[in-house]
Amino acid sequence: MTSDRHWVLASNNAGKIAEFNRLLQPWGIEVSAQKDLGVDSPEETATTFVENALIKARHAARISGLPALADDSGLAVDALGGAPGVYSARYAGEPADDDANNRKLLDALANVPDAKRTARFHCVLVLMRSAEDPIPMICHGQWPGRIARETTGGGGFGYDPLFLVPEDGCTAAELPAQRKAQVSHRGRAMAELRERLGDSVA
Ligand SMILES: O=c1nc[nH]c2c1ncn2[C@H]1C[C@H](O)[C@@H](COP(=O)(O)OP(=O)(O)OP(=O)(O)O)O1
Ligand SMILES: [Mg+2]
Repeated sequence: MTSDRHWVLASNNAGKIAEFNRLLQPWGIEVSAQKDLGVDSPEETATTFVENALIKARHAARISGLPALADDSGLAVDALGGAPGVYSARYAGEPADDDANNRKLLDALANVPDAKRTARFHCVLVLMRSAEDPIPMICHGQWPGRIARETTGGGGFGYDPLFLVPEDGCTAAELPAQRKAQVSHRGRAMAELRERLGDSVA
């Protein structure tokens, strides 16, 4: 099915790219970040993770001529009715700024007690074999946790310093990269993709 051994990774987020390089390492597929192939970032105009991931994958596949893997992801906070959700990257405005986003989230939850600070990360992956692929492969992973009262840890990216992982008793920014790759929304979505690709990857 996906016999092509060179994919474009339809993301400009260095944190995501590092995680994908780790996750894809055993797959026997060469992956190039889109900017290394001269692919810019399209506007994310949709209101769902699925549609934004389709936009990113189709754009990268069209320009590069390679199969494209895109990730649209974000943090859904229960006390905020699922916000920032699809708008996670732009929560505090554009251009995207992780520190400003984290500060805005802490402010928004200032009066929310610990028991109500539940949240989850979502990751939707789209794999398109070509820009005209009529059946893109769509996978979804979730990662439940809670929002801390202050940032802790220097690893990861985005909202990781505020995302408490219940099983580990620390924030996602304190987890070893290997552990985050196993348990995160992205790791889970990638496990689904791997399963569905079956024998077509190494
Ligand atoms: O594991 C994660 N750990 C912490 N934060 C995360 C994670 N996964 C997504 N996030 C946050 C970052 C960003 O605020 C938004 C994704 O937005 P999203 O548009 O999908 O990515 P992006 O604009 O950073 O890069 P790109 O679109 O080029 O892939 O959710
Ligand atoms: Mg984006």
